[in-house]
Amino acid sequence: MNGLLCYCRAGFEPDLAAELGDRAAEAGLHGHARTARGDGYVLFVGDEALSTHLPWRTLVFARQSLRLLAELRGLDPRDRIAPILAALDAARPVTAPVYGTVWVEHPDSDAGKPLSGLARSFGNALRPALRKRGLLAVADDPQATRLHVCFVAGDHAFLAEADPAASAPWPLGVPRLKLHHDAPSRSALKLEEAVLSLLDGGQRRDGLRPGMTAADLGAAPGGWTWVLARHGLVVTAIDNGPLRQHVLDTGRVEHLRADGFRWQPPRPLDWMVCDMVEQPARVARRMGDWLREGWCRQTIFNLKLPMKKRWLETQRSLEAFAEAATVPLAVRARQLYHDREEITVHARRTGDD
Ligand SMILES: C[S@@+](CC[C@H](N)C(=O)[O-])C[C@H]1O[C@@H](n2cnc3c(N)ncnc32)[C@H](O)[C@@H]1O
Repeated sequence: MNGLLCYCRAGFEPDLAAELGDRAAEAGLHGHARTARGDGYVLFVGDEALSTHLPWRTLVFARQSLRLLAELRGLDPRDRIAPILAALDAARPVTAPVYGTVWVEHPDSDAGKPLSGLARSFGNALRPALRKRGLLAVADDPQATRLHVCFVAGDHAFLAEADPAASAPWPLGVPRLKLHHDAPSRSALKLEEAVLSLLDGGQRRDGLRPGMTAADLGAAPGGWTWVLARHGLVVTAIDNGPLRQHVLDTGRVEHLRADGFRWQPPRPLDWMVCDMVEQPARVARRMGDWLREGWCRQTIFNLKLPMKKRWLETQRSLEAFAEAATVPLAVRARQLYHDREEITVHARRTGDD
């Protein structure tokens, strides 16, 4: 069975299916989505090359993207291991290297969450069986291909695999972040996740250094400003609403009551972040203005999406952003775990490198 198994936020399956369909067609590949609203995953069945041409990093609505190997239905609860070993034997060339790790998962959905206990205990039983069969490394090897078993019901599972370097490094595609007790709002988690999942290690190290400067458009009550200040950045926070006092007390934050669509910095900044609730295309165009004018080198911003046709709106907004920016950019957009009806975009001017 060829294709992709992708996880997503429950309710966003049609958006992910539309995205995969368009991306496959652009790459000249055949594929069709099998999904139902609320499942928390999309199966995209088609050409073998799909996983190479549609890697996780380039997808907006996929929390994870895996190369599909097999679908197992009617699993006997007394022995789910034998059919999995048989399916792996059938799906893999004899010369295939052993897996480095195995993750037993379930979709992040109403039907999937009750399967977490099964996933945990089954993983403990499966590991020794895979090792005995010579399919799994004796000690975990996080660089080698990872095997995924995804239960969608007690008797129904998918087998898939992923290159750790080209897939989400978190089980279920969900980074586990805890809200800090000092954080002024839950939104702080969105920016923390964006930094973790949209920037690579080098960009985090070199791109967010103490003493750098930033603007936060639509900053109140101060969650994103607080995250930037904790990284040591000096932040101008723009909002007509109030910021929490302890954010101002960091000594790194200036609060200006101004319109985030009109304000511009007196001198170029390293960063601009924006969480204003507005029409996505309007936000996207303004973000493009900032990059074109060189008012910031990098930006992380949210695009609030309407209820319907969210993939179409995503495409339109990202096009409007690129058109307004005109300068060469590296752009990554994703629906983060902490995003609800929205996506988060990181963009960096590449001409300055
Ligand atoms: C979702 S909240 C931001 C939450 C914030 N990122 C945090 O982490 O606490 C959106 C904010 O955008 C502000 N906002 C909306 N339109 C604005 C505008 N034109 N100029 C400045 N702020 C605006 C609102 O006042 C509101 O405080």
